[in-house]
Amino acid sequence: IDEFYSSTDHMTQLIDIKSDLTHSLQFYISSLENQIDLTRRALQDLDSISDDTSKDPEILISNPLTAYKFVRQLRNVGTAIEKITKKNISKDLDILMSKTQLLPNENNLDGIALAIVRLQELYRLEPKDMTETPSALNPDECFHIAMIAHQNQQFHCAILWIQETMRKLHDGAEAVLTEQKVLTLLTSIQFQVLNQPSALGVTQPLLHYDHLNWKPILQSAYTNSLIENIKNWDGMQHFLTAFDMSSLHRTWQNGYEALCRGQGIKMTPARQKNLVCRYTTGQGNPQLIYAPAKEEEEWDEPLILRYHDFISLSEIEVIKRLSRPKLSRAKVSDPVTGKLMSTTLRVSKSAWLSKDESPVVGRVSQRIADITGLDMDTAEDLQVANYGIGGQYEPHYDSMVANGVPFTERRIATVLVYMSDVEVGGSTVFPDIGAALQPKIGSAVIWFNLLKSGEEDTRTLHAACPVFVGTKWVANKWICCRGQEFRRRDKTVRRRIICKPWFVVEICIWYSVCQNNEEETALETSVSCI
Ligand SMILES: O=C(O)CCC(=O)C(=O)O
Ligand SMILES: [Fe+2]
Repeated sequence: IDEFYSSTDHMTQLIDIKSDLTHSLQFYISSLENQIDLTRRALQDLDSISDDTSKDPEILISNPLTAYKFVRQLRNVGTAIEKITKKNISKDLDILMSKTQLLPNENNLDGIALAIVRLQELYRLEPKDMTETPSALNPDECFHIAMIAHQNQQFHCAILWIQETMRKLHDGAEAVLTEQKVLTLLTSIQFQVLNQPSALGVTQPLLHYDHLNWKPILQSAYTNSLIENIKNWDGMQHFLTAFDMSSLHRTWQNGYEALCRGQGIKMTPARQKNLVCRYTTGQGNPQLIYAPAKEEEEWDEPLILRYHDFISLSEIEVIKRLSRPKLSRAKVSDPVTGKLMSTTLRVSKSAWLSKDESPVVGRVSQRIADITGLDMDTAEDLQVANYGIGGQYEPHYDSMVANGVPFTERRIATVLVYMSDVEVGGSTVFPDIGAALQPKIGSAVIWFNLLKSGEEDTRTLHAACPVFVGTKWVANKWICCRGQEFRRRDKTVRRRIICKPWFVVEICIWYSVCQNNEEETALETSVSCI
């Protein structure tokens, strides 16, 4: 695994890696100690020989017994040294090296720092809300987060973390970090964000540091405007306190972010009253007659339904177990090239499970077919996702990439199965309609992505909010348009769509969605269920 942070499941493996590494290090230390002991003993043996013989070599050689003893002792020392050199501790070192390879790299640390920034933006948190005990961060750690925030153009957060760094330094916390580094970063933020002369006073202290390459910057047109009264560390602190943070908040995502915080839900009490719960047998589906599904209308326009106890805890465990070895960083389609790529838009790891992999996966697919009446033959495999630290999926459509290009295989409906509760955060939100769905273990939600015209229903724009506390597992089943047009009794009877109870209206969208189908006209005339 080279990326731990994008899946909490993979993060937990670090605990095993840590204890494994502890053992390897301890083993290597005792090997080294053993080597040192042996080496020391060889030296002592050697010393004890030379003491007896150094005075008069002639005596030693002339007496065959002492000569024998001398040679024998030297020989013994030789054997001991041979033993030391033969004992290959480089093998232990190799083992240690291979264990070290498993440790997280710099990217992981940066990934987590970015997750912290994201959570902070979204849930409007101050660094001090996050860094008090037990997880107190030191000035160097605070500064690293500031740098990552800056690299990701999150200037507001960067400034907050610089403030936090300075607060800690001011309180006397030890740090490797230098004042000059903080100033350099802050200067860069100044130039990028404010772009106004009055903000440049903060660069003044940098004049003391000759070797920095700040000169070209300072020599720019801004130089003349440096404010005299901010010349030092204290001045900078004053500047930061007076800084208008609100100007730096990102606004383009407000709808999404607010919903993630539980604000801006657009359901009215009058509409809410009309939302019902019911037991459904999928209009007499034999599979559901004895165990009807618990169906709840979560949203009316567009219709979003939730099925409670859709999947059992033991089924969830099987699905998680099957996916674990396959989890890899989830990707999204590049709007320009259409190629799949990994991006911070989607921070999770996912795995695909086919029906044949386990009866459980097949059962889940069949259950979806029973409840929805839709054809699963053309549906995609089950996509299992485990979110990482601050794991999220920014607003998107399931059947189209960001620039409005539809997927080749249109996804008529999405079934999203929640395989965990999430303590804080992690809801699925629909910014356009102001809906927020809470993950509830074992439940599944379903909505249609396409309109009658076959176009994306833009109201289904949705996002997975960053997980703040807890872990989030979901499974997606995307049902394709292709195949649904053939839902009819049999080939001889005039084409009929079998209407299932709750999507009486929605089901009729198929004839137009599947426009390339030769039977389109026939289907259109047979839509009697509207
Ligand atoms: O995890 C969620 O809440 C939504 C996931 C999602 O929208 C997706 O994977 O396409
Ligand atoms: Fe989605």
